[in-house]
Amino acid sequence: MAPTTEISQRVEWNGRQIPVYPMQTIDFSAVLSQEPAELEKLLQCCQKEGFFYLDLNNVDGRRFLDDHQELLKTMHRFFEAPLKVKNEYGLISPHLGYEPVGSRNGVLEDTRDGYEMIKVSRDEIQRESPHIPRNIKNSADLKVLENAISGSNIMSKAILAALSTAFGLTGSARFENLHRNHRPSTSTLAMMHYIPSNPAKDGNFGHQKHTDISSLTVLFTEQWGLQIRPPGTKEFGFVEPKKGHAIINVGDSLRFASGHTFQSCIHRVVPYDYSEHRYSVAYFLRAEDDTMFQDSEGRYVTSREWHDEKFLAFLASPMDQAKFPSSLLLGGMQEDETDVYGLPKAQSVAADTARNPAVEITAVEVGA
Ligand SMILES: O=C(O)CCC(=O)C(=O)O
Ligand SMILES: [Fe+2]
Repeated sequence: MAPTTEISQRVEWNGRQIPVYPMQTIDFSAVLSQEPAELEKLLQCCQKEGFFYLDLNNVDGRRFLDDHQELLKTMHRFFEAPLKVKNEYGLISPHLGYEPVGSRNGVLEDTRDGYEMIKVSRDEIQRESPHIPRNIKNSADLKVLENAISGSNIMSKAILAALSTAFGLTGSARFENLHRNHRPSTSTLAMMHYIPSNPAKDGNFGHQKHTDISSLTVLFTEQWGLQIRPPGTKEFGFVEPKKGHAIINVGDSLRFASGHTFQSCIHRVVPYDYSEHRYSVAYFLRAEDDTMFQDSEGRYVTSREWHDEKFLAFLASPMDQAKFPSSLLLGGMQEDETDVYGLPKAQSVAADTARNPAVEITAVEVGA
């Protein structure tokens, strides 16, 4: 298979020619029927790059594309509400609740992030009376959220099973056995709204460089902005959004579970078009809370500990974030060289505290 990180396309962004990294495409129907050639290709994607497109443009996948369109409508309604209503919901636990713009570091030095986010966890949506914001809580909304969560869970579990088979795992050693549906986990659906922002003048900008805490992430986005740094490359490049396809990436836990042989994809988000509002949805399939992993420092940590520790690092100020080992934010992935086309520092950072509120966890969910 030809290496997919060969750069054949570039786009102009922020005054430079930035690569668009090609990615392999995996067919969801072929994964469902466990076709050996597709399984081998999937394994190669996870071992070499850690990301791929999932083609849902078929009889098995189209329902998930429809679900996503319904979810977008619900998201718009939620995000359009006054900040007061959204903050009333607040951040209940790291994987459930609302984070306003500016809760985390931004892409540029001295900036905060440029997105607001609402998370609904898989465990929460199954409760008799789930804790959901009041402006998206009627029975139709709950159904839309449930469909999005269950659909992404089905897609990610099908991929996980295919990977176990391709990796030669049998019985209780299979990856699915660390991700049983009835066990508590931090698996969650994160819905994001990026505000328009300009690197030359705005203090809130993009989504900081990271790897995902998850085992697998199912991402839906119709707009440009996601950038990846594939292993061995010298610079971040864009991922082209493709109609009818989800973008899947490997996260830290599956990297750990694979004996550090799968690549946890380094990525970030920048405003491709400074004047555009951008919407994306990520489902993070995470391991059962008490799953034990060995991280890249050789420490034994549970899935829940890794999640909570990394979440705190995401929220930390740049100064405090620098104190965490880089293996935490990047899941032990190495950047071969610093980004030769690193982003410039924002010229002026607007100290807009209203758009940069501190994150508060309003209540702690036990056993979520
Ligand atoms: O918005 C995106 O495209 C990606 C978001 C992301 O990387 C994340 O939520 O972990
Ligand atoms: Fe991510």
